Amino acid sequence: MPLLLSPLTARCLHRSPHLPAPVAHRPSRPRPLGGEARGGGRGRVAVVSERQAAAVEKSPGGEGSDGERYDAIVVGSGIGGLVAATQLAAKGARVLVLEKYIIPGGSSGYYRRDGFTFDVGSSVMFGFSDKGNLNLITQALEAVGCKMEVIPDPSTVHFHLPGALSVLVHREYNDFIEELVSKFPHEKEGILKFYGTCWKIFNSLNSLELKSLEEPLYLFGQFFKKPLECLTLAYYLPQNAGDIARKFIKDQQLLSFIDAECFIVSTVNALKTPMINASMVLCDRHFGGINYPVGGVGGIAVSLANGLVEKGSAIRYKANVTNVILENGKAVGVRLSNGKELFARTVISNATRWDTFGKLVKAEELPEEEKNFQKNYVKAPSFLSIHLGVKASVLPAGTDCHHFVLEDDWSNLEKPYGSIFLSIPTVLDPSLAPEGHHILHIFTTAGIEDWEGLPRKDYEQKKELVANEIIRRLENKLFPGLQDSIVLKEVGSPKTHRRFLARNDGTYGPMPRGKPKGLLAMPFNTTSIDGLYCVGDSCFPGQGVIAVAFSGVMCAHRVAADIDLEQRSPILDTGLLGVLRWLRTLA
Ligand SMILES: NC(=O)c1ccc[n+]([C@@H]2O[C@H](COP(=O)([O-])OP(=O)(O)OC[C@H]3O[C@@H](n4cnc5c(N)ncnc54)[C@H](O)[C@@H]3O)[C@@H](O)[C@H]2O)c1
Ligand SMILES: CC(C)=CCC/C(C)=C/C=C/C(C)=C/C=C/C(C)=C/C=C/C=C(C)/C=C/C=C(C)/C=C/C=C(\C)CCC=C(C)C
Repeated sequence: MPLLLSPLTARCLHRSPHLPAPVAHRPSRPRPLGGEARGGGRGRVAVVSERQAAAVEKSPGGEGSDGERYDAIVVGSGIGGLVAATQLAAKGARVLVLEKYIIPGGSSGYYRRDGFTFDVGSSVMFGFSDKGNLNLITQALEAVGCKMEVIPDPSTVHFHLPGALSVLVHREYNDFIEELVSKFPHEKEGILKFYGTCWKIFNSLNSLELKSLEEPLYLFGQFFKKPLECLTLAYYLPQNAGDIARKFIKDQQLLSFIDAECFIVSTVNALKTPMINASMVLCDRHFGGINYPVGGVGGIAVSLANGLVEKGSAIRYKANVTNVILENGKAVGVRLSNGKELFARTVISNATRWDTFGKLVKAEELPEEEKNFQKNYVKAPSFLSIHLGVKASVLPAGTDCHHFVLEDDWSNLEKPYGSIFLSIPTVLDPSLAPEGHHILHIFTTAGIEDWEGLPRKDYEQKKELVANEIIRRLENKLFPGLQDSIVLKEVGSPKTHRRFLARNDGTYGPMPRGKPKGLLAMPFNTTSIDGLYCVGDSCFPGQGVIAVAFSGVMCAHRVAADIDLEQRSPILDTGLLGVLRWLRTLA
C-alpha cells in the first residue's frame, strides 16, 4: 500500500520537477490514531536526506558542520509551527523545524488505511478562500509558492439539536439568516443585530494587514491607517459572544443555538467564547466560505513543509525535543532525546504551553506570565475520535458534509460524550475513499482521566464499547443501518491524541477557567524567556487551524523584527510589551 498522500494536489509554483530526497528509512512507529501509518515514508512529504540532516546537527555549544547558526529552531510542525517557519523562511531566515512524528501537520495531519485517507483532526477549513485579508491558509501557502485546489462546501454544518431543531448553515449568508428566522420569527431583529455585530468586527479584521500585535511600529501604523477599525477591535477584544447575544436576543432556545454555534469551535458556550473569535468564524464561513482541500487536509502541512525546504530551510522528522537550552537566561537551542544539541538565535515552541513550560523548559519556578496563563486557562478536554469507512449506500442522497448532533437535552452540550461532531469529507472529495465508500469522521469530547490506568484489554474493550454507543446514537438520529455498513473502524482515545500529537493530556487546546474577558488574557508569542517564543493554539487567538495560522504569522513577524529582518524600535518594544503584559494581568 502506498503511504504517500495521494493525490497530492498542492501545486508549488516554480517547483522543480524533482522533489526533495525521500526519507532513507521507513516509518517504524506504531499506528497513529488507530490507523496503520499516518503517511511518511516516501514521495512528496518534504524530508531532508541523511546528508542534509547531518549538516544541520551541531555539537554541544558549537556550530554545525556548515558553520552556520540557525535564525530559528521551531519545535513541532503543527500548522502553527509550519506557518511561523515558512513565513520566516520567506523573509530570508534560515529555519530548522524539528518534528517528533514521521510526517508534518500535528492535529492537521492525515493517515491512510486500506485505501481511505483520513484527516486526523477537523475537516472544516476556514481561511481557505481567494478573497480578503483573512484567508490565512491560502496566504501561508502562497508565501512559499504553493497553491492547493479546493472544493467549496455549500454549507458549514448541519445542526441537529434538542426539540427537533434542525438548522443548516448555508454558505450564502442570506439563506442562513432566512433559515434561522424561519425557526425563530419573533427574534428576527435580534438575529440580524447579533450577526450584524459579528460582521462589523469581521469587516474590521478583514480591513487590516495582519501581523504581530506585539510589534509597535506595525500596530501604531494600523491605528493610524484604520483608526475606526482598530478601535472597534480594541472595544470588542475583552468581550464574549454570549453577552453580546443577550443584548439582542431573549429566546432561550435561540441563545442555546448560539451556544452550539460557539461550542463547535471553542468547546465552550457563547458566554465563554471571545466575541472576536466568534465573529471570525461566524462570518468567514459566508465571506470566503468553507473550502476543502482536494486530497485531504494533510496536504496543507505537506505543502508547507515542501515550500519550507524549497526556501532553503529544513525539517527533520523523528526529532523529539526534550529541552530548550538556556544560556544566561536566554534560549539558545534545543536538546533532542538522542542527546544531540542544536543551536539557533531564537527558539519557537509549537508544543502546548503546558508542554513548553512543564517539560521543555526546566525552570525551577514557573514564570509569572505562565502562572497568569494557567490561572486563566485550563486544558480543554480531548476527543474520542472514530474514523469509519462505510458503504456509500448508507448515506441518503444529498447528505451534508458536516453535522453536529445533540439529541434531547441542551445541558449535555459541554458534557463529555454529550454532543457528536461528524464530518463526511468524501461528500466533497470522493477520492479519499475506495469507490462505493464514504469516510465518516466522528468525534466527541472526552477527558483523559476516563482512559488512564486501564489494563490493555479493558482499554481496547472500553474503546469498542464507547465507540459503538456513539455509532448507535448516530444510527438512531441520522443514518439507519450505519452499524452494518461499516467496513473499517479505527478508534482513538484521549491517550491516542496525547501519544501521537504530543499534546499534554491530549488536550484540544486552552479553555477559559471561568468567564474570560474575551481575548484579553490570551498571551501572544513572546515569553518571559528571552529568545523563546510560543506559537499554536495556546497563544492568541486560540484553537482552530486558521487561528494557529494567524499565531504563526504574528510569531514570524515578531521574531523577524528581533533578528533584524524587519524594522523595529527597541524603546517602543519595551513599552508595548510592558503594557500588553500589564493588560493580561487585568483579565
Ligand atoms: N482532533 C482534533 O480535531 C484536534 C485535536 C487537537 C487540536 N486540534 C486543532 O489543531 C490545531 C493545533 O495546531 P498547533 O499548530 O497548535 O499544534 P499541533 O498540536 O497540531 O502540532 C504540534 C506539533 O508539534 C509536535 N511536537 C510537540 N512536542 C514536540 C517535541 N517536544 N519535539 C518535537 N515535536 C513536538 C507534535 O508532534 C505536533 O506535530 C488547532 O487548530 C486545534 O484547534 C484539533
Ligand atoms: C493590541 C491590543 C491590545 C489592541 C489593539 C486592537 C487591535 C488592532 C486588535 C486586533 C486584533 C486582531 C487582528 C485579531 C485577530 C483575530 C483572529 C484572526 C482570530 C481568528 C480566530 C479564529 C478562530 C478562533 C477559529 C477557530 C476555528 C475552529 C476551532 C474550528 C474548528 C472546527 C471544528 C472542530 C470542526 C467542527 C466540526 C463539525 C461540526 C463536524
